[in-house]
Amino acid sequence: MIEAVGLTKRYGDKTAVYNLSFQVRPGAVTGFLGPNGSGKSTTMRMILGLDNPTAGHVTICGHPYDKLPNAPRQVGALLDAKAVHGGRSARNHLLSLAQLSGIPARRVDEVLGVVGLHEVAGRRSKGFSLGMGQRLGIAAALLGDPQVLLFDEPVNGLDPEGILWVRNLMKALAAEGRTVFVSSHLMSEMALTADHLIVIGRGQLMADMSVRDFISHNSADFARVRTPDSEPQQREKLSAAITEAGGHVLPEQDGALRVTGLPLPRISDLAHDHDVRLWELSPHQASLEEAYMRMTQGAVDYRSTVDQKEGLQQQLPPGTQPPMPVPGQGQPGWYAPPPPQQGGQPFAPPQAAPAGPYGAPPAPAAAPAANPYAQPPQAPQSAPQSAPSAEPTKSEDAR
Ligand SMILES: Nc1ncnc2c1ncn2[C@@H]1O[C@H](COP(=O)(O)OP(=O)(O)OP(=O)(O)O)[C@@H](O)[C@H]1O
Repeated sequence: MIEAVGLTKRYGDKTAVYNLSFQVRPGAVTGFLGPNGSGKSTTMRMILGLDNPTAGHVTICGHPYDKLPNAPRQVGALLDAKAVHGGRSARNHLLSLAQLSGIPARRVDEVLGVVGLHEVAGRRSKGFSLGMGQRLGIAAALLGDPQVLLFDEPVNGLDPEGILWVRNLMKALAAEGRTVFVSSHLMSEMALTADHLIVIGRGQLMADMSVRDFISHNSADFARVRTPDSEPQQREKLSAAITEAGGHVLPEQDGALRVTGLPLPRISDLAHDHDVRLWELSPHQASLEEAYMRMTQGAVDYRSTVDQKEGLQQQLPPGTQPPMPVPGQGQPGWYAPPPPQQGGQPFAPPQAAPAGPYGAPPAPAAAPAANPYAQPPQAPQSAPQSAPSAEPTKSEDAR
């Protein structure tokens, strides 16, 4: 188990991590998420004793890393795959790590086989591709057969086979009762790999909960409704009826409608009352990506904008229409619908940068509700408005 208590790290006047407390438990894959620059790598470095906290502390199995007996056999980590001596072969790199940690040399060939590098084990690592370097870093993490593993962006540069392999590796390590802590920006991958999430923004804890709870706390369930493709007037008629009945409608890329605010039977009844045939009516949960975007929108330091291509706009060919806007695509500021209990507009624009101890101006002391890092309640949610369905609600990541 990894335990951080009040962990804080300042670099000069820059606070990279602030008052972070969490536990990473064995037997599960814990995803570590946060926008660029939010402090994930800094936290991992403090866990591994590579950086000293300015305040607070972090332990692995009850000890700070530098007091951990036989640390390289208990903890394996991939932090920066490029941090290898490029002139050494992959095998020699791993052999030198093994010798330093009292690990038998035969283990080197084992891990080279596990990561699929046995055929290039004699090649200098400076000639390795990004993905080969990642595989070598994962081999180094596995070398001591450790109970605690940390991976910072392990799938960076891996091909699809490699991504699938890492996913299954993480799950298998956790299933063996190990502690697996993995940072990633790939939400679809995290949704498939992680059981639990720790989310930080500007160095502070934003969420510490299961993936399922994270999605339901940060987005509303919705219905996908599809009318016959060849009869757009049916789609329009149903959209109007749903809106009039208090639902919210957004078009999806494939022509379906995404509806929030009305239970499925009500949508079905509306379609029947308005003589609209349905090709699909299915319950859905927002994707982890959508829920994550909603939660972290106020904690993003580096935000992309639409390329205006000033003076470079190409004329569309005659008769061509610009593409129809689609929820979440090419629309900065679009986020998943909020969970029902939060009320308000279903598609709120991004908030201003949150007030806090650094970055934006401090929040007034008497306004605790303004704390953007307040953790959502851990208690189970009340049932969403959508009616129970024979099929369990599907996450968009699973589609
Ligand atoms: N050695 C350092 N000196 C000064 N500032 C640093 C140092 N290391 C990190 N920082 C700053 O601390 C903040 C957190 O950086 P960190 O690398 O931990 O973020 P991250 O969440 O891992 O980001 P990313 O997702 O982009 O990898 C950033 O503002 C970064 O510039």
